[in-house]
Amino acid sequence: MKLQQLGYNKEVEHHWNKSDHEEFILGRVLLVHKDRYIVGTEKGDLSAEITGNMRYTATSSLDFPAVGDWVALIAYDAYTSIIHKILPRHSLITRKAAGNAKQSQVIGANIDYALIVQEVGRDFNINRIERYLAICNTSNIQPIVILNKIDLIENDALLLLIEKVKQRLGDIPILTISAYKESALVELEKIVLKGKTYCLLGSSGVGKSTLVNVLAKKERMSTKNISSQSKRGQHTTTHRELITLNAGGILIDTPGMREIGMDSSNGMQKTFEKIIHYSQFCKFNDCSHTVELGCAVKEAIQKGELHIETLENYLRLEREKEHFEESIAQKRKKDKDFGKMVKRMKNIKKR
Ligand SMILES: Nc1nc2c(ncn2[C@@H]2O[C@H](COP(=O)(O)OP(=O)(O)OP(=O)(O)O)[C@@H](O)[C@H]2O)c(=O)[nH]1
Ligand SMILES: [Zn+2]
Repeated sequence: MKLQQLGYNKEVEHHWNKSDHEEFILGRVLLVHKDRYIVGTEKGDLSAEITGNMRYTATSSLDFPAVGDWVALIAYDAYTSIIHKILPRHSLITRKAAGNAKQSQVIGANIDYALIVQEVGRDFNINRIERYLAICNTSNIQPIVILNKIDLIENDALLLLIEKVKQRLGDIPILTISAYKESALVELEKIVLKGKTYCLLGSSGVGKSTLVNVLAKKERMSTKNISSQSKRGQHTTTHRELITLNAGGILIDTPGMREIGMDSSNGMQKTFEKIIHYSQFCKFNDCSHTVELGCAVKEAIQKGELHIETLENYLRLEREKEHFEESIAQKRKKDKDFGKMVKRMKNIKKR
């Protein structure tokens, strides 16, 4: 396989040339399975592990390779390769590990575009799109909204929905589609650029798997089962989580991607920048924009400069964040494992 098919580009080339790589070869992580990595290289797909040094110096999950990472490795044979280095990432999508606010779980690396999938049927929900936009903003990923299942509604109703999305979220690219229609692949391929890496975000049932199958056609089924050939004699069926598409793009589809939610506040700031802007002019510094007098945010809503739904969604996400942080605090209290605690504190200090 040519590295270009895996998304090799000028930026990766730059990082690669800068690194001292005499004995190494370059590859992209296709799948992570516990401490084994399947890495796509010009020599084919290799089963790899990381160096002991990498394992012992790691202070968080960010220090381990993730699906989509470019890595420098030494290939001894198809089943014995060692990853020595992770090349700098240009984007990273993470979520909080349950029960530990400081620990992030890496979901995917070097993703260019997120396809935010929503269905136009009963489950249509602009707040959710806004939430995924926040994730894109935090992660340095470009958003594209896909409104799926347009076979379920009339054209007039669809136009209305599109208008609503644009009013709320501004000028973001929107593709309307029905995964059931013959034309779905052609429509999707219009937004898939050669060499660019994509992921799908969206809640359960919006049609992500159906769209992946349309995009990947049979490719996904025909990937050979690498782990069954490995020396360890595993027979679990694995499939790649990084798939190359006929259209020339690359799709990252990991189970973790499907469980993603709110992660960080930076993304919220960009998405809700209007609210942040107006709140500077609130009478009280700690204004909650709900009941206070002299609230500039509420004024802006009255003047029609801000949507009430945006404020409601903002407040809801803030509450969720608070709740999340609270439950973490409770867990900490209960945490009697002193050793673990000390280690965690050390990790935090190092940053
Ligand atoms: N009417 C209609 N149904 C669709 C369309 N695309 C997908 N579906 C159906 O919607 C249901 C959910 O689709 P999935 O692809 O499993 O949804 P998903 O987002 O992958 O869901 P999770 O796997 O739970 O994350 C299935 O019954 C699909 O057949 C569409 O364009 N139109
Ligand atoms: Zn206010």
